[in-house]
Amino acid sequence: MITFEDVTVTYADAERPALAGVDLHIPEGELVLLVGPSGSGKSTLLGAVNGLVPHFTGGELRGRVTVAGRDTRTHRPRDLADVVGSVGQDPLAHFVTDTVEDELAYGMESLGLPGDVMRRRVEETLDLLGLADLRDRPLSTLSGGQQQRVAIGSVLTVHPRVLVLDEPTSALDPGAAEEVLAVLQRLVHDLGTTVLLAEHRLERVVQYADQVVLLDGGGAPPVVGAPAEVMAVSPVHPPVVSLGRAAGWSPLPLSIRDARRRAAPLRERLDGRTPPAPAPVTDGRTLARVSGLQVRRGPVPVLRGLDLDLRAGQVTALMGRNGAGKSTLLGTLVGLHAPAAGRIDVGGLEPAKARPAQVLRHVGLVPQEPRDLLYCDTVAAECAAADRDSGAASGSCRALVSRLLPGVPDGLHPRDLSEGQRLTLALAVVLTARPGLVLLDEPTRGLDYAAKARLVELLRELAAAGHGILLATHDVELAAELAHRTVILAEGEVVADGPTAEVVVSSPAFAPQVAKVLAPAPWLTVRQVADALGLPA
Ligand SMILES: Nc1ncnc2c1ncn2[C@@H]1O[C@H](COP(=O)(O)OP(=O)(O)OP(=O)(O)O)[C@@H](O)[C@H]1O
Ligand SMILES: Nc1ncnc2c1ncn2[C@@H]1O[C@H](COP(=O)(O)OP(=O)(O)OP(=O)(O)O)[C@@H](O)[C@H]1O
Repeated sequence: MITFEDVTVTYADAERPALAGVDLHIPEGELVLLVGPSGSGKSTLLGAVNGLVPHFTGGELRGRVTVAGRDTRTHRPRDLADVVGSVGQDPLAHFVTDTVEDELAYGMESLGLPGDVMRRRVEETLDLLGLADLRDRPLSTLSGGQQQRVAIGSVLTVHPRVLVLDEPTSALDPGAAEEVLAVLQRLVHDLGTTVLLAEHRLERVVQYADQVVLLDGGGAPPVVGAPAEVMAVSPVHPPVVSLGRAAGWSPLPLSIRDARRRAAPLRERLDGRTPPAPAPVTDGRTLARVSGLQVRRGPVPVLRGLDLDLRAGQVTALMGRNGAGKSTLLGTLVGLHAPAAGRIDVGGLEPAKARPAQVLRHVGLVPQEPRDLLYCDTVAAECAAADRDSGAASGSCRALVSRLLPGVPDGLHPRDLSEGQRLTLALAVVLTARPGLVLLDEPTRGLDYAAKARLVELLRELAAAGHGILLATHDVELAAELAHRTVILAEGEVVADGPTAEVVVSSPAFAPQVAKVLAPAPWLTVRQVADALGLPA
C-alpha cells in the first residue's frame, strides 16, 4: 500500500539529509509504528507519504514514494486526499473551519459525499471521540486534547484507506488514548485500513503494532521488523521493555499482560523490600497559594473552587482528563486569566493584576504550544533574547538547549524545528530566567526517552536548588519518575492530592507500567526495581 524506494529527503540549506536511503514496504491492512529519537526524521517520513514533503515543506525528495500506486512527488496532498488521511502534530494550525461539527464534515464535503452519509458519520464520530457536548464549539476554545480528538475525528469520517498520524495521542489523557488506539485497531482489523503512526510514548502503542520501523537518527537505513525484535535493539523503548531487558526476559514483553505473566520470580525477589521513601510533600516555603479559585473561560465555569499550595523544592504533577482545567490553572497562575472568585498569591502578587515583568520574576510558564513563546527568526536569536530578557550571562540559554537535546541547529527558524526541538527551545527560554516557580504544560510532547531523562535530571536539579515545579501532564511515566506529589483535577476541582506513589498506584488510569506489572507492591519505575535488585537498567 505504501512503498519507499531509496528515498532521501534534504531540506534547503541542511547539512545532511533528514532521511537517507529509505526502502520500505507497508502492506495493506497493517498498523505500522514509526519510532526513533527526536529529530530522527519521523515527521519527514510521514510527510513523504501524505505529500506535505516536499510540496509544502520545500527541500528535495530523491527516490520514489508511492501510496496506493500514486507517486507522491507528482501528486500533491489534495490529489491524495481521497486515499490518505493525516493528522499532524499541531491540530490548530491545520483546522480549516471554525467549529467542531464543521471540521468533522469538511473532508467529506470536499470529496462530495452524500448529505445523509455525512450526517451519520459526524454523529458516529462525535460519540466515538467523546465530542458530542462540544459539537457547536469554536475550535479555538477547545483544550489541547479536545483539539487533538477533533483532528483525529476529521480524518476518520472520510474512511481513508491509509491513515498517517504524527503523535496522535500526545495531548490525550490516558483513557482517551486507549480509546483512539482501539478505534484504529478496529479500522485495521475490520476495514483493512493501513495505519502509519509515529509516537514517542511507546507504552501506549507498541502492543498494537504489526510492524515497527525504527529510525535511529544517525542516518542509517531504518530497522524494520516485528515489535519485539525491534524493541530488543531499539534505543527508545517503553518501561515494560526496559523491565524485561533488565530482568533478562526473552521474548521481551510488549504489554502489561505479557509482563505480568513473566513477573512472578521478580516479585519474589522484591518481596520484603520497598522503594526508597519519597520526600515529604509538606516541607518547603510556600511559593504560591490558591484558595477557592474559580475561573470561567467564555461562559463555561472551568475551575470551581480550587485549593492548592505549591512549595519550594517540590515537583508536583497535575493530571486529569482532557478539559479538566489543567492549562487554565497554569494560565491563571501567570495572570493570563482573571479569577471569577477566590484568591491567588504568587510571591505576594496577584498575577492577573500585577505587571507581567514582575510576575515573571516569580513564575514562568512553558505553554502547551511552545510556538506561543517564540518570536525570533532563528534559534540563536531566540536564545540571545532570552539571555537579555532575564539578565542571564550570554550563552546561558543556548547551553541549556544543547544540554537538553544535542543537535538543535542555531540558524534554523523555530518554525522549522522538529516538535521535540521546538519544545526544548521553549523550555530553555523559560528556564534561563530561573523563576522560583516553573510551570510546564505537557512538557514531554515530541521528546524521546533520552531527552525526557535529561529533562527529568534538569527539573530535579531545579527542585533541589529550591525551585517549585508544577507540570500538567498525561505522561504517567514522567509523573512516576519525577513528581514528589500528584494532584488530580476533575471538572475543575482537586479530587486527589498526595505523594505520587499513593495517588497513582491505586488508579488504573494514572498508574505507570511498572506499578501495573508489580501491583499491589508500590514500585513505580524500572530504576527503582533495578536499584533494589542490582540489575542493569
Ligand atoms: N522545513 C524544514 N526545514 C529545515 N529543516 C527541517 C524542516 N523540517 C524538519 N527539519 C529538520 O529535519 C530533521 C528531522 O525532523 P523531523 O520533524 O522529521 O523529526 P522527528 O523525528 O519527527 O522529530 P520529533 O520526534 O521531535 O517530532 C530535524 O533535524 C529538523 O530540524
Ligand atoms: N473560550 C472558551 N469558551 C468555552 N470553553 C472554553 C474556552 N476556553 C477553554 N474552554 C474549556 O475549558 C475547559 C478546560 O480547558 P483546559 O485547557 O484548561 O483543559 P486541560 O485540562 O488543560 O485539558 P487538556 O488535557 O486537553 O489540555 C475545556 O473543556 C475547554 O473546552
